[in-house]
Amino acid sequence: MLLRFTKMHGLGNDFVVIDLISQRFNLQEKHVRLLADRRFGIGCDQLLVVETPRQPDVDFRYRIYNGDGGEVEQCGNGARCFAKFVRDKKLTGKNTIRVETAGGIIELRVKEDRQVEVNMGEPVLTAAEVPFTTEEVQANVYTIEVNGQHCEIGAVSMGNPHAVMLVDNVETADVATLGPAIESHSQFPQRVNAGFMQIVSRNEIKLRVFERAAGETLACGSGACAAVVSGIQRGLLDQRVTAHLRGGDLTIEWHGEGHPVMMTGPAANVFEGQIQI
Ligand SMILES: N[C@@H](CCC[C@H](N)C(=O)O)C(=O)O
Repeated sequence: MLLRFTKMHGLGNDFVVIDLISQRFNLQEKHVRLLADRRFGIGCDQLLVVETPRQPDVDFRYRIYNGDGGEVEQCGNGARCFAKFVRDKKLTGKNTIRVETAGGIIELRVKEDRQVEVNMGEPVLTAAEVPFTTEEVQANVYTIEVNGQHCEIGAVSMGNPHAVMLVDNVETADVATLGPAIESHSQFPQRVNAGFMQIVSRNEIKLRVFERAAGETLACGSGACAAVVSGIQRGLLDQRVTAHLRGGDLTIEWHGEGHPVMMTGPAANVFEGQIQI
C-alpha cells in the first residue's frame, strides 16, 4: 500500500510521523526498520505514530519506535513534533493536547510564538523504577564501572531511562566510546540513554546524548529533562535552565520532587510524501 508520512525534526532529532487514524496499516517491526533506514527507506531517529486514544480523558495515543523497530516509552522532541502534526493536519483544534504514551500521559501546548511546551510529567528517581539495578533505593549520584573506569551517574526516568554523567567539556567528552558502553551497561536491564552534561552556569548546560538504539542524536528532549533534573538534584542548577544541544536550545523547568518537568522548544516540518510499503 501507499503510506502517507511527514518528515519532521525537533532540533535535528528527526522523525517520520504517520497518522494511523485516517489511514489503516498493520505496522510491524520490519516496517519501522525500513521506514527509519536512511538508505533503503525514508530515514529518521524515531518513528512516531498518531493513533486514537484508549483512555477517555486524552486526545491521542502517541506511539514511539526507535529505528531498530523497538517501541519505547517517551520522546520529548517527538512530542513537540506530534503537537505540530496533529494541529497542521487538523486532527484537533485544541491548543492543549493530552496524549497517552507508553511512559504515561503528557500534555502538549502549542504556544503563540510557535514553540511547543510539553508537560513531561514527574521524573522517576527510584532506582528500581528507572530501572537501574543497585542496592540503594534512591540516590543523587551512583558509581558504576564503565570500561574499567569508575563513572558517576545520575539515574532518571522520564518515562524512558536516562543515565546522566557530568563532563568538563562536551566537545571533548568520549561520547563515542562511553555512550555505547553505558547504553548497554548490565545495571540498566532495559538499556539506557546516556547523557553527557557540561554545567555552564546555574541556568545553562551543554548536553550530548547517546540515545538507546539510535546512537548520538543532535538533540534528545527527554535527555535534556533528565539532565536538568539530575543537575538540580546534585545542587548544581536552578529551576529554569537553557540546555544547549548540538541541534539547538531547549528550555527546561523543574520545581523539584512532586512537580512535572516542563520542556519548551521548536518543532519543524521537513517534507511530506508517500511510500510504497
Ligand atoms: N529522541 C528522544 C528519545 C527517543 C527514545 C530513546 N532513544 C529511548 O530509547 O528511550 C527524545 O527527544 O526524548
